[in-house]
Amino acid sequence: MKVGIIGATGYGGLELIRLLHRHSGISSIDLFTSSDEGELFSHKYSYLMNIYDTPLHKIRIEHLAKLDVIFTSTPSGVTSRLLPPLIGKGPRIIDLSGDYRLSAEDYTQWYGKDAAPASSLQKAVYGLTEWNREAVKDAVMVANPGCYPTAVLLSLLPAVKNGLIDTDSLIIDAKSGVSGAGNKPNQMTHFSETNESLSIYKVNKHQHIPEIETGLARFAEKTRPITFSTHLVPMTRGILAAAYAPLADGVTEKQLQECYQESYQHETFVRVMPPGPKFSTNQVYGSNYCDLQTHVDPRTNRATIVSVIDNLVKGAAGQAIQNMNVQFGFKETEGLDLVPSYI
Ligand SMILES: NC(=O)C1=CN([C@@H]2O[C@H](COP(=O)(O)OP(=O)(O)OC[C@H]3O[C@@H](n4cnc5c(N)ncnc54)[C@H](OP(=O)(O)O)[C@@H]3O)[C@@H](O)[C@H]2O)C=CC1
Ligand SMILES: CC(=O)N[C@@H](CCC(=O)OP(=O)(O)O)C(=O)O
Repeated sequence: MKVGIIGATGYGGLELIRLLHRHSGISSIDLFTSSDEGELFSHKYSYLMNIYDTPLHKIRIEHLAKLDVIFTSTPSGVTSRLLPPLIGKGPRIIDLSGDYRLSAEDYTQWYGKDAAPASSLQKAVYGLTEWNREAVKDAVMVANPGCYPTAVLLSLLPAVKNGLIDTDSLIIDAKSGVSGAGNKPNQMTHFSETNESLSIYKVNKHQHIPEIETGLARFAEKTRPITFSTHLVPMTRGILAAAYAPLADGVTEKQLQECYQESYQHETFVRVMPPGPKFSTNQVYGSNYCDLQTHVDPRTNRATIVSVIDNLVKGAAGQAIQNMNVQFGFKETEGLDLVPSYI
């Protein structure tokens, strides 16, 4: 298959290249740029010397239309303008940005930008693979989930769908490595601002709040607002999301654990772990795994449900390739059978 990556020079793009390189079904990868047309990729990134010595292409619709799959890993607001003429016209599109994940109203409210045209928005399928596989298969346009929503939805959906926790006052506390903010440094992500420091940011204003709420409503019919807070941690990759909620009346810890085991028993990339002393982002580093753990405090009857992912893999490029594998009938693990880089 002929693949193209728009935004290849960014973090999500680089991770797509790393993973697609090992994929047996790919014959070519064309790399597109909005700023460095003609530059050899290995000049820009010398770590790719002798691997990708190809020039970066200008983004042209006629070129894109000849490809089988297009990954877009660009800032919000780009794909809603660029993609509409291509959707349903040949290439399958997998968009890593937030442009096609929300209703037009939510997008405008939370991203503060114009939403994608309605006719293109209605063709998008939400690509949370484990929960929406059938729809992804036929999708011409996949809205790849955000990094935090991937971690949170995979961790909460079994409990919420099965009514095992009381969701009236659901609190989710999430922490991310700095690569989640992309490769353009700013004051928040500058080394001297993040090193030896931990920050909370976008309190009650994070753009992933509506995506999580929509995801819970889409797959589990939960419609109450959530409290979701995000923190920046001085590490490069990784997300840890901890959700807190009381168990529903009469539900036991054993039932909660069994529900998780059953929900994901056939899923390669979601690993339900027994409660243990340590649970950390490095156990999934560089891999497409989402690891989950459930705990119940017998003193409060409150559940703590925790997930970890690598934001650039399961939270972005890995899940995008998993979706491509589903669309094209590859083994879902193709290109993604990575052992985490624990140390
Ligand atoms: N980082 C993460 O962990 C995750 C990111 N995402 C989302 O994925 C998208 C990409 O993220 P990330 O890779 O981190 O971001 P980066 O900022 O690292 O990269 C974005 C790339 O987009 C390209 N770009 C910028 N402006 C335009 C434009 N107007 N038209 C076309 N291309 C443009 C740039 O390349 P060039 O200048 O060469 O065109 C740039 O390298 C974002 O929407 C992000 O929110 C989603 C999940 C996780
Ligand atoms: C650490 C960090 O800053 N993370 C970013 C993730 C942004 C992202 O992936 O944005 P979309 O999903 O909306 O495209 C943030 O919290 O805004």
